[in-house]
Amino acid sequence: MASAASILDTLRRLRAGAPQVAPSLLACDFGHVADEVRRVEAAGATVLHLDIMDGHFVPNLSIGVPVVRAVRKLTDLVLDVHLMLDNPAEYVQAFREAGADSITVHAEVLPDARPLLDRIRRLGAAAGLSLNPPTPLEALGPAVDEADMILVMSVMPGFGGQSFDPVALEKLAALRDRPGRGYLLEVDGGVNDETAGPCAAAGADLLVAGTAVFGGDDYQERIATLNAHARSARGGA
Ligand SMILES: O=C(CO)[C@@H](O)[C@H](O)COP(=O)(O)O
Ligand SMILES: [Fe+2]
Repeated sequence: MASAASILDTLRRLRAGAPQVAPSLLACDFGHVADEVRRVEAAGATVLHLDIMDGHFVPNLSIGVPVVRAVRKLTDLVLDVHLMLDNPAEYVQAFREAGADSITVHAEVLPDARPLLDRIRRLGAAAGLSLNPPTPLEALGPAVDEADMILVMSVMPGFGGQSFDPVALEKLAALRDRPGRGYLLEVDGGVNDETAGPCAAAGADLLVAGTAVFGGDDYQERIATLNAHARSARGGA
């Protein structure tokens, strides 16, 4: 399992480098998970996003600790675990022990996220804080300065394949422009060939994409195309 120092170093390199896509496993063929993980790794991904849903915080269920543990055994990709749970504090240790490199929790269920972010970091993972489209940035509170990553949702969480909500772009730009910010910026939901560029231009370093990657036949082409949109919108090649 990667150490806290190496995970934070990876995040620093991601932030310093060009924006890039993190495939979301939610959209994969779960009949062939191992193949799907190997295919996106071979296709050039460095981060794999894993969506954990509890049927309470979001109206859907997905995968849990055993699947994260199984994926960890298959790959050295950075495992970016997005907890859509009412009670994330009860599960962060189990997900870290299963091999999560970063663990993101939602501001909507945490009036003060600082203690949980601190605990995630002491467990050796990077600590992320997320907010849903209707949730204002103010809901992050002082925890915004304690997070290693801020995950801006661009759909209501619970399902893949939804349309991108442009409210995320305003939030990304405001978070990007906060003086002295220490976090990596991530966007999640409805990222595709049209929206990847605007997200990167607004400051997203990591662009979660489920349908736009796993919905294609050629994952290498999908990841390269999304990365190219993001990089050219940021002014790169
Ligand atoms: O957290 C979530 C959904 O709740 C996401 O990570 C989705 O998995 C993104 O899927 P697409 O919108 O890219 O299909
Ligand atoms: Fe997600």
